[in-house]
Amino acid sequence: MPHVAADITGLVLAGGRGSRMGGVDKGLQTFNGTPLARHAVQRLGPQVGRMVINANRNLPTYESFGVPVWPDGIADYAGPLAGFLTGLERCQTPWLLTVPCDTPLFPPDLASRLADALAQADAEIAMVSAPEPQDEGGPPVLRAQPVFCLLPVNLLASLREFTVAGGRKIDAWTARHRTVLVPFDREDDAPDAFFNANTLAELAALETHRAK
Ligand SMILES: Nc1nc2c(ncn2[C@@H]2O[C@H](COP(=O)(O)OP(=O)(O)OP(=O)(O)O)[C@@H](O)[C@H]2O)c(=O)[nH]1
Ligand SMILES: [Mg+2]
Repeated sequence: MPHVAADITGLVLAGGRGSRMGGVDKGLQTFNGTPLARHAVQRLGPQVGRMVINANRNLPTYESFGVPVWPDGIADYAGPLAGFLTGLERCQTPWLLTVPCDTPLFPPDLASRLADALAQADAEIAMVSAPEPQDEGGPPVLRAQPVFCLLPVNLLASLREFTVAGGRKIDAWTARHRTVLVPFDREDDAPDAFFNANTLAELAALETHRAK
């Protein structure tokens, strides 16, 4: 398990196509006036030893946020697992913590809670589980959020093998390892901490929701 924040590299996943936003670069869309990826860097930065952004377009713009930018090693937008792979290949700390660029309100104690749960469960991977509103209404239900993962670099060979064979689903890969799901549903947890924006309308709604 990570012993100190310095053992962890925080990686912002911003390498997607943003198709549901009309193909724009999601990480550069603004939330309360700040580009989403910069938001994530600011939120995760204090929790970890170093930060990087994983992006595939507009690299100079991402570089202007003051952290290294690593594009996917696999071509053609292979999905978030391509970002995990790049992170594990290039990071110089024993641990990697991934967050997506489109969930600007994730908790300020994300890293420490994942690390604590990992140690307690003696697991290899810690993954967030967060309340999600149900489409049909009713009370929110806990769901795994696979893009929020704390993982050790010694899983690189395993992930490489999985992706070379064509594997693309995060949870299909993490199922090969001892994975602890870490619930973020305490009374003092913000219920919207893991709300994400897939469309520009959802992003605007998230801003106004929080402004209330
Ligand atoms: N590195 C990398 N990250 C990706 C890739 N595809 C998605 N992601 C990231 O994974 C996270 C969740 O993905 P989505 O919410 O589906 O984002 P997206 O793929 O850009 O958007 P859609 O095209 O609308 O699905 C986001 O942070 C994306 O940036 C990819 O091919 N490479
Ligand atoms: Mg996608």
